[in-house]
Amino acid sequence: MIKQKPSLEEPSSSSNEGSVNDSGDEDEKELDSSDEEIQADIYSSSDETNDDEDGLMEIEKKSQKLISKTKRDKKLAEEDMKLNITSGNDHDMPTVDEIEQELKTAPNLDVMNERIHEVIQILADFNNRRQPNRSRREYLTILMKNLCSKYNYNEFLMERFMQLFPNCGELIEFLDANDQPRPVTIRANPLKTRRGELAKALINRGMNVDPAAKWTKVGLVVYDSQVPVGATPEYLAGHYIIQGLSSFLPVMALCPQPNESVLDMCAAPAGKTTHIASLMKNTGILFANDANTARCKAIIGNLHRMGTARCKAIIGNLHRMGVNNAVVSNLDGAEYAKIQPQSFDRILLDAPCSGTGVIWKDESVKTSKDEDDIKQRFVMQRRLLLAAIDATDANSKTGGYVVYSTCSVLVEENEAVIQYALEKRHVKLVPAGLEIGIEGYTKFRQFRFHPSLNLTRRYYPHVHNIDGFFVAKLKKLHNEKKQSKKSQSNVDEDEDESKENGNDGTSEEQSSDDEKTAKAPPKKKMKKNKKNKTNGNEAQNPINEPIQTRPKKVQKKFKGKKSE
Ligand SMILES: C[S@@+](CC[C@H](N)C(=O)[O-])C[C@H]1O[C@@H](n2cnc3c(N)ncnc32)[C@H](O)[C@@H]1O
Repeated sequence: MIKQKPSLEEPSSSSNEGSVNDSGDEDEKELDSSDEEIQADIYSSSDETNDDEDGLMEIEKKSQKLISKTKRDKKLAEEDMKLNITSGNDHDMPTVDEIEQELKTAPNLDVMNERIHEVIQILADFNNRRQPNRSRREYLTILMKNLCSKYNYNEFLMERFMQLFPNCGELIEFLDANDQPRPVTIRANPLKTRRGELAKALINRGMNVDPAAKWTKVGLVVYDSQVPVGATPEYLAGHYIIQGLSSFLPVMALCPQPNESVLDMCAAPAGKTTHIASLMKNTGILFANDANTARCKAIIGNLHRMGTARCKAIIGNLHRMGVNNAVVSNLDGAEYAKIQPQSFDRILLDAPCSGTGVIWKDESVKTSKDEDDIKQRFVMQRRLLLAAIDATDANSKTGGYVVYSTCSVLVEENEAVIQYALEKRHVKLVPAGLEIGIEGYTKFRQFRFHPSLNLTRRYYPHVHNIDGFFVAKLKKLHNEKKQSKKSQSNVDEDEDESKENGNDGTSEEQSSDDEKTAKAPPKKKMKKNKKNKTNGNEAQNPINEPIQTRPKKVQKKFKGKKSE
């Protein structure tokens, strides 16, 4: 028999069951009889230690009742949820055309959000939740169009991101992160100070700073500041440079040594050059090159300030940072393969790219990219990477390394460029020596790269709270170039490569911040190449470029073969 609890202990008001509200007993009336039973029983004043005929103690029985009630509630909630979903599905989702019209005329954020949410739910349980006769592709198109409208992207880039992040939850996190600024970070310049001393000096000036991450000894994060971070006496004296944490990574991977000969092929405005100079302890010789004249000036500024010298920008920075082991040049980086072949211990190629990893800095990236633009980038990147390899000395006693980095998250500017170099030159990938990062792709959609591509590293704003970045470290194995079939038949290999590259000889390359660079070699006519034929999936996957569809011969060679 169930006894009513005396009113000693009222049920908590936050509880859904039997709470007595201010206006009377309405809630209690809503309890069904079994709830009332449990309610009464839970608060029963009977002796909790009494055993009954089932051999169960009173408290055990109450606990069993509670468990079965929880189960019942859960079941009811699930049924409710199903009802909601079904009712959500009951109304017809507009067609792609209707959505296009709607987004053109009166885009409404609430409607967009609701639709995005609904489509994601449907895609997650497609067989059960889709409307009959509607394909996954149709839902994906609806999702893509709504995401473009909500986040202000063009369809080209949104599709690429949807391919990169097939998990919708992650896609949204990535898109949200692209709209958020990254933390302000600075790099202490060991040529002029130590991080601890710098931190003290900056704290005294009213900056709130902390070590930036476990994996760097020179980075500080600036939480807030009463003074402009780029105008303190310490800044002007070159004790630090304002630099995103992602920019530390390629230089850490390069790991330049004192007394080496190092080339920073695309240096402006020399953020990374000044870091390299500090690791070389201002010894050896550091070439800081950039094809863009104005940016070269920035390098010089940074080099001087940090104790190193993008021509004017490069020179400015080199001065400020106290760099005095540097030579600044203003060339198409590929020229180095001709003027200084096989001569550097290490080369950093921080390549001009689409900037799809740093959208928070430049929103125009959201709408300015298309197939052609990306193709121009990777043609340039491949050309520069081969040149960097050719300018590196495989016989260097201390090095023989090339580090390739971009602030792009697109596969064709990253893994595909490395794959191309693996096929064209005697190089192998080596670990980048970086503590953080996600392995590069060895497979992406229908594409297959060399297994060692897992040694490359990817960085994402929503995962690492740093700019989207890619880093790969190559070791040169021989100074001789690989013999291609054509070169064996006496065709000049450089010419051969530029054709295979789809090298349209872009005479002016735009860097991600849209500054013009110096002229690249004259345009060569692109030969129609049978290998370049696509397989009909191209429309779906714009990265279906010739370089990624490895010739069968190469695929065979890589099969079961350990990286050299
Ligand atoms: C990603 S930015 C380099 C950033 C620089 N490493 C830093 O950390 O400060 C790429 C640079 O490549 C330069 N560039 C573009 N095409 C080039 C080429 N053919 N040769 C050399 N530099 C080039 C651009 O002017 C731009 O400054």
